[in-house]
Order: sequence, then structure tokens, then C-alpha cells
Amino acid sequence: MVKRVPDRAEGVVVLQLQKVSKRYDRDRPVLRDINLEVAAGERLAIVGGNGSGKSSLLRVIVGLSRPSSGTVRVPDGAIGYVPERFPCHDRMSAASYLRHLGRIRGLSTGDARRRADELLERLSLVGGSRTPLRRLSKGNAQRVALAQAMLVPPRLLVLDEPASGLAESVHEALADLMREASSGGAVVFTEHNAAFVRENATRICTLNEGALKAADPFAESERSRKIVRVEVTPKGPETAHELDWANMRGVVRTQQDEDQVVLHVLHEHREDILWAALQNGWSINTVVNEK
Ligand SMILES: Nc1ncnc2c1ncn2[C@@H]1O[C@H](COP(=O)(O)OP(=O)(O)OP(=O)(O)O)[C@@H](O)[C@H]1O
Repeated sequence: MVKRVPDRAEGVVVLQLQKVSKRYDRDRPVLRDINLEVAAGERLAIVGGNGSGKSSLLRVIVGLSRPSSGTVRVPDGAIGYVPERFPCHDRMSAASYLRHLGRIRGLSTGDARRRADELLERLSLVGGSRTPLRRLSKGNAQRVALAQAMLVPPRLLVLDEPASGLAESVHEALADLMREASSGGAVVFTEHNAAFVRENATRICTLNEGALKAADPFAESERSRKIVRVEVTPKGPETAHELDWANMRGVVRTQQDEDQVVLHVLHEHREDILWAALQNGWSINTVVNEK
């Protein structure tokens, strides 16, 4: 059952799940008796392994999938949703698509155009806003998906792995949009990029065996696991390939330090990261244990 929460005041609960379970066919439940409250101002990250049910939970929240049992209460205002893969096979350009959607969502033609242009500029759509949707790369389609979710300020913004498919150069713009959304509502997102979660979530929950628990697994993993500091530099613009270090498995944090990139890497992934650097024409300057 899906109900609407009428209260629009700041700080109040905008999303509430009560004993929500989901099973596909006769399989064992993907979600079991999930209770969750998210208040305005929060940016909640749901983390968990592959297949743990994160996307299923988000689809239940936005109403694309019905819970097998339990109640989902959503806010009265707009809900913005960005799926893991944004299907865009249309010949329409990104700008026209967003303008049309803006009109459908109640904006005037001028406001829809201005908001679409502003969002595409903030998200640095590569190739320009006149490119037909079906010619967009996955990362650029993801930028249009984010823009459509933010056309009208959503009361609840739901993002399925927003950073993973996006170039690191756009992560700050993404984080900015998430802060903007949580200033007037709440954000719920899933993400495999640990550094992005740590920097942008105000709260973290883990999904495991269908159960949702409050946790900060990254703080815990950093306390209990060995971190290695690896400093790398590209050998030269012609020889080194650009690498998306922050999205690599085992990298918990990255920093730019003049011309070198400082990587904080989980010890067990150290060899993979060093191998990736060497394979892609990067020099390894330092490798030291952090503790
Ligand atoms: N429409 C569906 N019909 C049947 N089974 C499904 C459906 N959608 C998801 N599942 C199954 O439910 C389980 C959870 O899938 P889900 O995509 O929600 O996990 P996830 O945590 O988002 O995974 P990932 O991190 O790999 O994206 C998986 O076993 C998946 O195969």
C-alpha cells in the first residue's frame, strides 16, 4: 500500500516504510520487514553487496514496484528518480526532452528551458544539449537522467548508483545537486563508490539478507583494516591513460596533490591498484602503510 505524506515542513519525516517486504515470484524475499524513516535534510546511503536488493528497495520507494507486504509513505511533492541505467533511445535532443518534461511537470516554457540549460551546464553534458538522446554515451545519458530528476525541485530524490557511471570530474556537480535536493527534502541513494558515500551521505544503512540496518561500514572498515597510501603520477599526457581512480575497487579516498594523485587503498587491493597504474602508463612514487 502506498500513501502520501501531506506535511511539507522542514525536518519532518518525508519517507516512511513500515514492515516492507518484497519477493519476486516464489523466491525467498529480497526485502524483509523493512522499517525506515527519512527526514527532510537527510542524504541516506543504502549500501550492500551485489544483488542484496538495493535497486529493488529504491523501486519500491518510488512506486515502480509494489511491495509484497507493508506500507510505503512518500511525500506529497515531486519525487525525482534516477535508475541505474537510464533508457534513452529517442531521437529527441537532451534539451527538447527536458523542456517537454518540464512543461509536463508544470513549468512554463521559459522556465523549463532555463532550468534545463542550467542543469545541463552544471553537469557538463559532453557533445551539447542538441545531441539526440540515443547517441549519448552511458555517462552522458546519466547526466540527462539527473537533470530530469532535478527539473522541479524534488521533495524526495532517489538515486541508484549515481556516481559509479559518471566521470569523477562531475562528482562535485552531482554532490552539489544532492545537497540542493536535501536542503528542501530528502535524498536516498545507493552507491558502490565508498569515497563518494563517505563524503556525501549524512547517514548510512546496510542491506544484507533482506534486512536494513543502521551502520557506518566505511568508518568501521577504515578502523579495522589496513590502508596503504599510494602516490602516482601520469608519465605524460601521451603515454598515460586517464583513470577513474575513485571508482576503482579498494580505493577508499583520493586526493590531487599538485601533479600527483594520492590514493588511500585497502591493503588487500594494493596489488591490483599498482598493476592498474603500471598497465596504464602511470609512475608509482610512493607506497607506504598508513598505520
Ligand atoms: N524484476 C525482477 N524479477 C525477479 N528477480 C529480480 C527482479 N529484480 C531483481 N531481482 C533479483 O532480486 C535480487 C536483488 O536485485 P537488486 O537489483 O535489487 O540488487 P542490488 O543490490 O541493486 O544489486 P547491484 O548492486 O548488483 O545493482 C537479485 O537476486 C535479482 O536477481
